[in-house]
Amino acid sequence: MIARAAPPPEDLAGASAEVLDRLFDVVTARRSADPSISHSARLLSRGTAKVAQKFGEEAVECLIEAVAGNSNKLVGESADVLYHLIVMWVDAGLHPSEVWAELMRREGTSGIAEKAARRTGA
Ligand SMILES: N=c1c2ncn([C@@H]3O[C@H](COP(=O)(O)OP(=O)(O)OP(=O)(O)O)[C@@H](O)[C@H]3O)c2ncn1[C@@H]1O[C@H](COP(=O)(O)O)[C@@H](O)[C@H]1O
Repeated sequence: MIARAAPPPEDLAGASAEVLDRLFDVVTARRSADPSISHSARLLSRGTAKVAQKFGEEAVECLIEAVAGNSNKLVGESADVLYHLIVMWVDAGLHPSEVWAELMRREGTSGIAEKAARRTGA
């Protein structure tokens, strides 16, 4: 298990979805930007397979830091994963609110109970 590097500052409480929503809006706007000045525009111009590949690479870098127990590096790698996930959502035409709604739908349902219900078809 990785020990937390530091507790979140209190003034950031509740800011998590907002920062992701803002990042989504910026990346969406970058679809029409010049790929020579915007990394998002460059990545999106390279197509779905490249966008997905980059997300996969960042996810692997993230899990390497998790397994190594490098909690400070895990912070940066996690931010890379979230940025590249958002680029993948923009490429797929998916809006973050769809994901927030799915997470809210799952709130309060244990993964153990959900899996058991799938097995029995309940
Ligand atoms: N959060 C990020 C962010 N995280 C990571 N990265 C970039 O992602 C890139 C990953 O580097 P890699 O070498 O792995 O990727 P690559 O250059 O595509 O390499 P290849 O696989 O093609 O060889 C780096 O250039 C990082 O700077 C990001 N680029 C942008 N953002 C956000 O997106 C906003 C818009 O950025 P632009 O689209 O660049 O204007 C920024 O204001 C930020 O808020």
